[in-house]
Amino acid sequence: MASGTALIYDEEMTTHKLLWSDPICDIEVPERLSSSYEQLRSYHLVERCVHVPAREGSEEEILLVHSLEHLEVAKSTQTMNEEELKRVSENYDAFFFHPSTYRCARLAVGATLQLVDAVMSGKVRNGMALVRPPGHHSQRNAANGFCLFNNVAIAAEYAKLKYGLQRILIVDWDVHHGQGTQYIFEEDPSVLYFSWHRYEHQEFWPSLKESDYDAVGLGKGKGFNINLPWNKVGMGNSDYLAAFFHVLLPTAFEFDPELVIVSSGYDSGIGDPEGQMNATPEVFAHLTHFLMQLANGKLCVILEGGYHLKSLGESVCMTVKTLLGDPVPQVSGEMAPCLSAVESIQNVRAAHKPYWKWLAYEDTSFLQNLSTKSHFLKTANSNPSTEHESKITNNNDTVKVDRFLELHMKNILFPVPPIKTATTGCEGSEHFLSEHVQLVKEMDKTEVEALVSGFYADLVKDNKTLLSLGSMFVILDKILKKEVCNGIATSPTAALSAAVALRHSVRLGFQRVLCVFVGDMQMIPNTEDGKMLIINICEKEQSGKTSCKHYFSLNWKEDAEGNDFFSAVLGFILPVAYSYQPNLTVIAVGPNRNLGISGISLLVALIQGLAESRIFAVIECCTLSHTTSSLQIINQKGTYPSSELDWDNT
Ligand SMILES: NCCCNCCCCCC(=O)CS
Ligand SMILES: [Zn+2]
Repeated sequence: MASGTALIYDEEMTTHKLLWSDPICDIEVPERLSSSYEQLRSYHLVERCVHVPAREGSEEEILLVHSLEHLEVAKSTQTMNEEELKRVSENYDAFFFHPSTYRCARLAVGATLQLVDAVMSGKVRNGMALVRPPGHHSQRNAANGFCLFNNVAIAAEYAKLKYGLQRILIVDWDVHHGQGTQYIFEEDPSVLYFSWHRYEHQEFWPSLKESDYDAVGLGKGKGFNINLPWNKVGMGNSDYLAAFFHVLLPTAFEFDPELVIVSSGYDSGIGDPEGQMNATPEVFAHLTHFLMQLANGKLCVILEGGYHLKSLGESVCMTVKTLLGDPVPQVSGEMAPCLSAVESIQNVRAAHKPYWKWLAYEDTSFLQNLSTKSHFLKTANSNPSTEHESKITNNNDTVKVDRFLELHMKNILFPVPPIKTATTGCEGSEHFLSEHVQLVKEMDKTEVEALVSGFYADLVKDNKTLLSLGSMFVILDKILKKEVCNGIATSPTAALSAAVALRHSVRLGFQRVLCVFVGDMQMIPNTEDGKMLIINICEKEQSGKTSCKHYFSLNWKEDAEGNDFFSAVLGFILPVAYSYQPNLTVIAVGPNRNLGISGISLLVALIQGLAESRIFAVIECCTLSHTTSSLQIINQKGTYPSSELDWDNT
């Protein structure tokens, strides 16, 4: 698996700028690029990336998507005076030319293609290109919405041509509908285009009927165009996560792309004058983390919009930090999606039901009870929202938003990552022993006996498990002390080890421990106090327990393509887990036949977005063999906040 993150930035792309007064275009300023880059430097993220230079996109590459006429018009503007530039610009909706626009637009195309080459050649695993002018509104024969050439569309056509790709996913999380990209690929089943966008029932720019959820693609492309319209402003982290869990991710896993390209606009973030949304910068870390689990991590993130400089910069940093493999910071705020968001999600799922297996048998009512379920979880352990969590009411008050972000981002740690996973050398771990894995010394027998007799005698009936408990205690201790981020241990009985681990974690001070138990859990601890939340993926219904709070059992039936696994993990486990906002996750894998390695690896990978990637995995020996590479998944990430975390109000 390739490693490293490319960063592509060329300050020449700051020369394109508005020469006359135009209240519509005056937000697309050069400082968008330079301040984002400065913010990356201030968080020491530039030096951790692989620098890849931009280049000019060739005319041939631009003609992969645009007409010769469009190219010629753009080229002709280089020598125009201001009055001529103004006149040409008026031919388009919300676009302005500058003498350097053509040059900058070719650099934006070239930077994007350089990133595709770096990822497809394996030089890096993923990367980000900071470009302007943006691209997703531009069309075959027209500039539009600040965009001249459609960087991302050209990249997709280029990747198909040069690398023979047959399945490319484009995720457009910009707050505007990338109608340009939609028009270019709407008949093309090899490019799955997903866009969410402020819509307000067609009131919001570009106010197109074809931006609604029922535009599913044309001809062979039906099902490969997904529009998720936001019909209200103020959408937040929970709405964005719900859109990923209940629409994009199950579809993306079924599509199984060979490459993922993001039209990464940050005008969907809090404080942006265009978006008027409430999602905070760390949500982009989660969205990026999820997309990194596709296409073997081959992910190209291309800047589109984003007009509040502070919000833009923080969100760019969150994206790059996650691309680099850092753990994902806790998401703030409440976790139930709002009614309007659930409505839009239901509509787009219903519109796409005929085209996707995972939606074929799904009953859409489940989403209703899920949002109530996550509501119940929220009330059960709602964290008192601190004063600066209060929603920003009018986003145009830049000072207020700056102040909010100052306070808010201070709590989001920017640690320099010592990547560490602890193990006591369970057999099979030699597969992935590397400098990232710390072999820890076993706890000595007398100490284990003292601990067990002191606190766990009711659980531990015989001595044969004592030794395995010892390794578990020592690893949990290191996770608690922040010496490692996550750890793995084997056990002769996962059920017993999980029960002891949960009680031990709560005793040591973890306030909210999420336990995902795969297999028959046998002994289920008391979860009444809300300090543990258990999701048991089991083959048969657990009698009697299903009604108690904070315990969910998920029935597992063998499924050939594993689709129901994706929709169960994505549609149920993640939403419930995110609602709970744990500060430690325990994954226990008991003897189970039908949840294979891909299932457990994906589960481990996706759940890393929680508890700042603090995961303790305990695997029952007989199932170890096929779960070793899920350890690799654990191993990929893992780092630690440098300063003490105070459990009570995390
Ligand atoms: N009453 C008319 C208002 C028109 N507003 C146009 C805004 C274009 C935004 C384009 C953009 O952000 C690209 S990401
Ligand atoms: Zn936008």
